[in-house]
Amino acid sequence: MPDATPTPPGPAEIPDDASVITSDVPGSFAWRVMRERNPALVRKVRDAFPFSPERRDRFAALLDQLDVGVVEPIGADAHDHRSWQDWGIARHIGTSLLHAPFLWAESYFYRLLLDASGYFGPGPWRGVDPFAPFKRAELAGPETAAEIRALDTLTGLDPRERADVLLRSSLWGNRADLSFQEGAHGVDAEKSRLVADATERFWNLLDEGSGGRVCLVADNAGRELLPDLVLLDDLLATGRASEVVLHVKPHPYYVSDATTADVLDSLRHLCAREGQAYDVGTRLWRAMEQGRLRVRAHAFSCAPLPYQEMPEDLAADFAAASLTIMKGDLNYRRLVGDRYWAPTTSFATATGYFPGPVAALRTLKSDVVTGLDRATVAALDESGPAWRSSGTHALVQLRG
Ligand SMILES: O=P(O)(O)OC[C@@]1(O)O[C@H](CO)[C@@H](O)[C@@H]1O
Repeated sequence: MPDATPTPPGPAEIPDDASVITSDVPGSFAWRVMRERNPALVRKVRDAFPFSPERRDRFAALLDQLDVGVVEPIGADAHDHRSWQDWGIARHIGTSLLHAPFLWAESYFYRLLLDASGYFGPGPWRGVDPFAPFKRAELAGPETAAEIRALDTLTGLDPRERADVLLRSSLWGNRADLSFQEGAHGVDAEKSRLVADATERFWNLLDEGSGGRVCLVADNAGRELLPDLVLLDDLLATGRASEVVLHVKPHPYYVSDATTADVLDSLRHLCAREGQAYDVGTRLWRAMEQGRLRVRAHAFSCAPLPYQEMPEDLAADFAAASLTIMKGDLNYRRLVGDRYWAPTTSFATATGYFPGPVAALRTLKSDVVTGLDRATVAALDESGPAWRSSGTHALVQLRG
């Protein structure tokens, strides 16, 4: 049999006209997610629970739908029927999922997966996080334990050094295989993998705006959320923020995205340890009781749209912050727009609509990137297309 595996597009084939990314180019990153990663995820979730025959039929139907790849309506009696109307489902019904914007199609997929698992239904599976087994395994894993122990090694660092380590831990936590353990030395060691680095301006902005509100729009639970929480604790403890707002997802999403339940699991996890982890956990627990750490789970956090289309109440929340920190790849795609930007497109221009200072802390896991200089792009392209989506590179960007 001939090898039917399509070749991913190389840099020269990636369009440069900032067109919206769709999943209909065989071999592209988006195509592989929709055609390979998502069906595999359906099977993984199906096999992670003793679902009943009826539920298993729902997963089989979902696999068929993904194979045919057509957008179907969301029932008029569904709790989120209205939301999906507002989020433009009418435009896509009856058309191929692969032709819809990748961002839109992926969100729609997660909504279908949750529905198949019974998460939204009236039955016994209602509210059962279908990704919980994977999240729990990560939180209880040896890497997480090592990360947490490594917190105790930071006590000797001077405050700015410590702050840099915490920022990097939160950044690389997005890749979930590097974190506090990098220590002060790791900060230099990974500089070469940073394709843009606004760390200096990040701290300057927070130092100038001392005492304000900082929003952190979380990405993954577990090994990303833990360093995010430690960073928020440090912002409160150093007075760089008087109040922090942690935006999480209102329901399970993109497998490991953090929900309120995950925040509570992480806090309990920290409070059950010793040393620095216990101190951080108990301080944050108190901060939540005092309203200095607030958790928000806005419906738009699971919307299939870029932040440019966010509702007014969410925009008002970000507008009131001295800084909003966007974590991770998906938030980056939503922040700048899920388009084939020329990588040299200005980050400030792409985020010009955002209602306040905004920073992106993200490892590169998709085709979207802005704000790079020409020399950096040339050097990266030399190495092949993988730098855009393999998670080996990261960025810290800021529009102040
Ligand atoms: O937001 P995260 O966790 O950093 O990344 C989410 C992600 O894995 O999901 C998408 C593919 O499904 C990609 O955009 C991205 O790589």
